[in-house]
Amino acid sequence: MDLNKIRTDINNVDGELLSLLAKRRQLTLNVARSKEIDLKPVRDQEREQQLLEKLVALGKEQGLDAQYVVRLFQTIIEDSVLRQQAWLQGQQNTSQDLVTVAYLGAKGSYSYIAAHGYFARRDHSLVELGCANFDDVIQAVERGNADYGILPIENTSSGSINEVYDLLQQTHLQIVGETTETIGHCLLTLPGADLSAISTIYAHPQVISQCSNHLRQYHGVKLEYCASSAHAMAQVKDSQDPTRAAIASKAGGELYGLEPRQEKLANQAENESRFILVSRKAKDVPVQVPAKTTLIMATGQKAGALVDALLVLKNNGLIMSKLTSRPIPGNPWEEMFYLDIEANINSDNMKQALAELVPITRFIKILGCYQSERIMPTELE
Ligand SMILES: C=C(O[C@@H]1C=C(C(=O)O)C=C[C@H]1O)C(=O)O
Repeated sequence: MDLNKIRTDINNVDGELLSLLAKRRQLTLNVARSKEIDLKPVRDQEREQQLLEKLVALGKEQGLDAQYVVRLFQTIIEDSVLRQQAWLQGQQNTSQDLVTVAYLGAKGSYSYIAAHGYFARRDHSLVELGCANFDDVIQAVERGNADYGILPIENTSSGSINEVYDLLQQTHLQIVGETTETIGHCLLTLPGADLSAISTIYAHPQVISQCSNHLRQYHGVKLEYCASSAHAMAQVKDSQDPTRAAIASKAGGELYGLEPRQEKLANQAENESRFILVSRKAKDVPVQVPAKTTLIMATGQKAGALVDALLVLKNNGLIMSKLTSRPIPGNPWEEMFYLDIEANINSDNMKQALAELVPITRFIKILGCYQSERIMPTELE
């Protein structure tokens, strides 16, 4: 048995797998073209169900277990659905090849990785504009220095990112997209550093809050808050001090020559962040694509006013996937409500609901309508 020879054979098989995946992706884009013409929804879960059943049976014949086959194809189908949606949206809106994206931090920050994930599905070339804080991200887009800004809005471990919600109250920018990224926090050090000698850990405050359970075990270790995860990694790299560590992603660590020493540090095993994309101009969401509309409203302090507003949604058959509230600057004790509604702003029931909401709210503003990128995998029945 020649190990090198076997590995070469494996490499060849992996190469073939990749070519087949690329070929499959191309075919699914042809499906999107046909859906563009007959206005069929992108997602067809009945077809996915049939596909999975067939593949599980085929896999069984070749000794591949059902769970493995299902997991693999859920990932492949997710990519195919997101690509088709992105393609259709690109068809409906004039899209440029080169886009500038403002994000928090520098190369390797979580926002940087999310921006690359989002635009990888859209065949755009990216010009990156790293910013010092969330406000600068918004301003870069408002002033026209960037086409898009990417901002984290909520996280499965730490909840809503209030600072971003508050900025959305003030800006005229529109939310034009969303993307969810798995946030795998790692403890990163210089290569070979002695873990027991770590005296300072650098991280963004959001990251510290998401890893609070893990961080409790470090007694006598100083926590230094940083403006972004990229700054945290730069602190370790630039100092070349082996007693310093950063919490950031594995992919980010690679860009800074840092080694992951401990992984999965977040409080929730499934640590995910949802990011939104903001732009100066709203974008149309094609009818074939699941859409989300985000709006903010203030109802005034009348008893039952929020209930009345929510009843409007219910009576129009609208599903609300998120409701959150934030104080209104200058209006103590009054709250601004943020609602995510599973509907296209151009749909009849959304238009009707808005018409009914305007007279019963003190203030209402659409923050944006965008394609919903959360793909719930089809399970084998
Ligand atoms: C490719 C299609 O679009 C979607 C993606 C599928 C896939 O990747 O196999 C299957 C069904 C649809 O949810 C299709 O409709 O055939």
